[in-house]
Amino acid sequence: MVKAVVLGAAGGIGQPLALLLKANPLIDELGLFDIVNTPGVAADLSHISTPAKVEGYLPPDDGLKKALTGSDIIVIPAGVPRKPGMTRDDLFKINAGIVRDLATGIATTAPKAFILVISNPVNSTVPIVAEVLKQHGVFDPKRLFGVTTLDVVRASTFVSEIVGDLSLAPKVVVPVVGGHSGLTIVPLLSQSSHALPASFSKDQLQALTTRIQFGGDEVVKAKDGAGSATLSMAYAGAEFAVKVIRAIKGETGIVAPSYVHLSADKASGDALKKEIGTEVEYFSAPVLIGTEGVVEIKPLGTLTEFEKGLVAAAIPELEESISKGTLFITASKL
Ligand SMILES: NC(=O)C1=CN([C@@H]2O[C@H](COP(=O)(O)OP(=O)(O)OC[C@H]3O[C@@H](n4cnc5c(N)ncnc54)[C@H](O)[C@@H]3O)[C@@H](O)[C@H]2O)C=CC1
Ligand SMILES: O=C([O-])CC(=O)C(=O)O
Repeated sequence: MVKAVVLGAAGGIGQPLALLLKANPLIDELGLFDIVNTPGVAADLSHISTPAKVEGYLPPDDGLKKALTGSDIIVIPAGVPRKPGMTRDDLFKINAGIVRDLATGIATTAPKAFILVISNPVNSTVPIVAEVLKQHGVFDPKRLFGVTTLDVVRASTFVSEIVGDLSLAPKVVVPVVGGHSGLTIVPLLSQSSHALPASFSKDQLQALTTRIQFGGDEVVKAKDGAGSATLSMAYAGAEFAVKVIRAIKGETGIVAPSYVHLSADKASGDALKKEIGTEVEYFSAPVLIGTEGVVEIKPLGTLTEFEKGLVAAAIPELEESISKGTLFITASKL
């Protein structure tokens, strides 16, 4: 039995994500929580002829607690999205409190569940969840994941466009490491499973790197005030969630990119810190996932000088965002 729960399920990401999860036969129960509209979304999805039993919950009558009870995997796309001119960090003011409150519900009702955080700024919201769980004495770094899959999905798509064959997109694998915001998004294009054309110049490499780093801005601009990526994010979020579910169910060898606490596996986390040359607490990298969560954080491997520069440039912003998220919880306790 697998119960999946979406917090923020009536939103731009939440609805198509719930659809993709409902369509997946690995899920037996799907709980949908939001501050609005979940009864309608749940009624609609419940007519789809797949096994998952769908239930919608709202805040009154302990809705969050009821949604979370018995959950194995919780995906969080709750919170406000960007408008043109905003950075992801500009969302902190509103989203930090939303994520804190949802994490408190998880800590008290479903402390063993796998938690997948989509709400931005991911570089800070994941530390917020971790600190709330720590305060309740239930933090297990193996079970907390920041969802960075969209960066990897974009990299696959953009590389296959350049290779000139979009039909390759599902097969192209490009590691994207670091965090999930601007310069903290570090594509390792030298490790792309499908090589870029030999004629690909340094300028083109810089342009492609920038496009992956700022892919979110492309969508924010095109949506012109109506929000940020929702459909591609739902696709990416479902892809990651389904990998986690397959791992929970005992499938071995599942590797997926994620932003994790580097204590999730001490040996490989320490090795990664050594590789990047800092004591940063969280970092996104391909992660081997098993029935109990993170098994191993994969090393970055051989980097080009250009990529080493990208990693070095990512660290200060990453550290600042991590400490902002951490302090949001620890300082309010004082
Ligand atoms: N990790 C990633 O790669 C990506 C993250 N995002 C982020 O995902 C978040 C959601 O984006 P959208 O779905 O486009 O926004 P949206 O505004 O369409 O939906 C957000 C939903 O959250 C709900 N919500 C607000 N407060 C809540 C609470 N306390 N409890 C439960 N639900 C609550 C709202 O009612 C709304 O239905 C944003 O922070 C956005 O920046 C977006 C794209 C990619
Ligand atoms: O750009 C945004 O604000 C939403 C997001 O995280 C993305 O699309 O990668």
